[in-house]
Amino acid sequence: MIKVAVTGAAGRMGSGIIRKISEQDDMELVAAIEIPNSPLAGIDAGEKAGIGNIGVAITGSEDLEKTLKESGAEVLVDFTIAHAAVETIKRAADCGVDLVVGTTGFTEEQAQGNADIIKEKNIKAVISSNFSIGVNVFFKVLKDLTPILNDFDIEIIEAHHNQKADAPSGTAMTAFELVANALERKPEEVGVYGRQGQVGKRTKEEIGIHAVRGGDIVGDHTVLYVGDGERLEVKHMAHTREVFIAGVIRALRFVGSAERGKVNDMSDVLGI
Ligand SMILES: NC(=O)C1=CN([C@@H]2O[C@H](COP(=O)(O)OP(=O)(O)OC[C@H]3O[C@@H](n4cnc5c(N)ncnc54)[C@H](O)[C@@H]3O)[C@@H](O)[C@H]2O)C=CC1
Ligand SMILES: O=C(O)C1=N[C@H](C(=O)O)C[C@H](O)C1
Repeated sequence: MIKVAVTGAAGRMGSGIIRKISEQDDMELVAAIEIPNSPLAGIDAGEKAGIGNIGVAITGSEDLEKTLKESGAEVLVDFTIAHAAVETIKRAADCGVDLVVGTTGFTEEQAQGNADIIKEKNIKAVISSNFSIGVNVFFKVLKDLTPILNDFDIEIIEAHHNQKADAPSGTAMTAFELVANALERKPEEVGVYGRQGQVGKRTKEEIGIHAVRGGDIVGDHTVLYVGDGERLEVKHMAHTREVFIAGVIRALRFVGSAERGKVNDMSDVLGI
């Protein structure tokens, strides 16, 4: 049995992950954690997730270390918000608990800090901006395609629901970094975010990144390769959060055999 703790237990992703874990024979939810001093503390995590009582009460993250120790959690799944996840990753790594992290919106410094702590504490970790199989194939397609279309103008457009806290999406940022690296361009020099005003003509090197927010869009990502007289669009659309949740379950099965001290991603989980 894989003993799993979930932070962000009452969130869109956290509650879906709790529901899915309850359907698996080889894993068990042992802790459900929410914001510090959460008003949800004491409420059963299954009741909150809509599956009835599962005997795991939500706790506030002020008691994270105690909760992880007393529950015997082996892996912590975090889908929260970047500034909170940075602290959770440090604290869980200090307790020797492995990690599956889907939170997005980390700055470069935060992402490096996460990698450093995983290395220092020599724990097993999977961190990915997108746990869907389709998006990870989309990433692979971008890696292969971009060097061939190296003189086309490249623009990235993402669209998400109106509750999303970070922009551009983590997936759009991963796509941008992949494309920039495939073209041997420095991401910090070529990213142009949402043009506005007298910005002048587009340079050949720049890569545009645009975020749309509205309603209940689960997550769309498009990369446009625009030449003279033609254009190619590579697009992924998630219709349901279940695609991310299914990837998290695969990552939970993988993480026990993952290489220690390194940030594994979904390409490691999927072997692609
Ligand atoms: N990698 C992937 O495949 C996916 C990543 N995400 C990312 O996951 C994150 C969460 O997304 P949603 O579930 O839609 O957000 P949400 O807002 O529905 O849920 C976040 C939950 O985290 C809780 N939280 C905040 N700080 C906390 C802390 N210190 N300790 C414990 N809980 C804390 C909040 O109270 C909330 O219940 C976002 O960064 C989003 O971009 C979302 C979907 C897929
Ligand atoms: O916040 C979301 O909802 C999503 N976040 C991830 C991201 O920022 O890329 C993944 C997915 O697109 C849904």
